[in-house]
Amino acid sequence: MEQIVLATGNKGKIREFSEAFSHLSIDCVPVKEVISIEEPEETGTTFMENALLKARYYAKATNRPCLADDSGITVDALNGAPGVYSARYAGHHGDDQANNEKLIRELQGKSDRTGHYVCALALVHPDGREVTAEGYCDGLVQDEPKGDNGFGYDPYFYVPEFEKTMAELSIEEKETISHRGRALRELINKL
Ligand SMILES: O=P(O)(O)OP(=O)(O)OP(=O)(O)OC[C@H]1O[C@@H](n2cnc3c(O)ncnc32)[C@H](O)[C@@H]1O
Ligand SMILES: [Mg+2]
Repeated sequence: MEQIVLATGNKGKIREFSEAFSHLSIDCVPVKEVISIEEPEETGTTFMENALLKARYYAKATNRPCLADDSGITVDALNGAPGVYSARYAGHHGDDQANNEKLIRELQGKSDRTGHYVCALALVHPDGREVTAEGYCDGLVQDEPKGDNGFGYDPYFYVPEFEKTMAELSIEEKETISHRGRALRELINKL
């Protein structure tokens, strides 16, 4: 396949996709290096709706195959929140620190810390072909942050399998078990 455009403005996602694609010898480029346009509004009510909406928007604008990722964390004790609102949970889009503070605040006094990372991927070609995949990763939301790797909710997301937070894992380790790594492997299998 020709080059894939990474239809995301999130630096953490770009890092992870670039790393994963480099091992697969697939050439990718962040959309901001291809075209300068406004980000689309994420009006979907599911991760997949938003992933498709972003990929279609950028595929139309660039006329190239675009891969979009809509992801977030759903927490059982919060009835699935923050869910599709993960990026703007505390009100201001992309403020990781405020989002994490709100999450910990909402979980105060709750014993069930089960959370799930979700990643919906949509690869949309300019001719209209669409390939989608989803991946999940289960963990526990802990009160104290640990680790400097990853991004977003990672310092608070404890992965029992590794007995570490997601932010304590290397980018390669994270890819083996993360929602994004799993979704990406499923997507590649479908190509
Ligand atoms: O829409 P794009 O441009 O891709 O970038 P975004 O940052 O707005 O991305 P989303 O709309 O998909 O929102 C994802 C939110 O979920 C969080 N998130 C997603 N994947 C994550 C991961 O692997 N580790 C930690 N947090 C993650 C992330 O920090 C955001 O707050
Ligand atoms: Mg977004």
